[in-house]
Amino acid sequence: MAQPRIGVIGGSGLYQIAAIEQVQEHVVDTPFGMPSDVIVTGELSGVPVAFLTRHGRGHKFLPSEVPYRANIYALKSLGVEYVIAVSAVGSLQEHLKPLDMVLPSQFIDLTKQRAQSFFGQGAIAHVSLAEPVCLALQSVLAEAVQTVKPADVALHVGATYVCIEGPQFSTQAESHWYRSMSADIIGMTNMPEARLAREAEMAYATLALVTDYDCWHPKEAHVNANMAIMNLMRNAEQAQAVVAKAITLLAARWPESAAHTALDAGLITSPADMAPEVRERLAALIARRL
Ligand SMILES: CSC[C@H]1O[C@H](OP(=O)(O)O)[C@H](O)[C@@H]1O
Ligand SMILES: Nc1ncnc2[nH]cnc12
Repeated sequence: MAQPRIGVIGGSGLYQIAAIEQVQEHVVDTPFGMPSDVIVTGELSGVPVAFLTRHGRGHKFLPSEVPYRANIYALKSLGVEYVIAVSAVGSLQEHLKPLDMVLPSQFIDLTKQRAQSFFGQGAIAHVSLAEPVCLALQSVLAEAVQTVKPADVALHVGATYVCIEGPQFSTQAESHWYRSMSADIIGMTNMPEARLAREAEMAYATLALVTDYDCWHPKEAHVNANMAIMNLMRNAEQAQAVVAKAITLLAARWPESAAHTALDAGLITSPADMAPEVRERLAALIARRL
């Protein structure tokens, strides 16, 4: 089978994609440790694809414990160029209702204790995150959602996702504060995932499934994990259908993405000046220039 150019990271409630055929499981070790689980490769509508569950099968990693660097590095080393990230999110705005689908374009990163970069220790890069989401990939996702969604599910394109450390949900004061900073949805995982995907020159876009109103809403119940998972389960099948459609659309176009050359303007240390062990550590990321 050809290398998978498309990778899907499944979040809470999405631990597999049932329609993947010719499944193979890969245990991928990386210089940044083991990913959350095996990487499943196979074909979806005839297109090679890789799937990884972000929290592991059986949901075993807290958002702070997810090995984000290993996950992104492992997908990169299998040949992935486009990452579709599926995530459960809370809504910080009245019009974003539970069970709606949202395609965020921006992130506010309030995480505190996660490795943020592949670089450092002898290899320096500063990539641009001004547009952290690949808008070409996002527009494919939007088309896929429009094609498969039922009429009562709304699609919202272009929200701001605030990423908190968790694992606890927010206080009401925090929830109101996030609203005041113009955040639209809230989650615990898309950062540093999106940063690392950019450093790895992979196009990244999130399909966010609204599960709750966090705790700011005067009339709605405060979020708890069961509520979020139950609501996610209610549209997990739709999420899989969106992903399947998006994969078909992507494979018909392979859109250009600025993410694919992010290190051209970002990598400062020339590979020739890196120590051999540093070059080896970053091999999958800098292969294009070796
Ligand atoms: C179980 S609700 C909270 C949990 O769900 C989201 O994870 P993911 O983005 O992987 O779907 C949220 O960020 C929290 O980690
Ligand atoms: N309200 C919320 N806060 C943080 N992460 C979430 N994931 C789903 N709902 C959430």
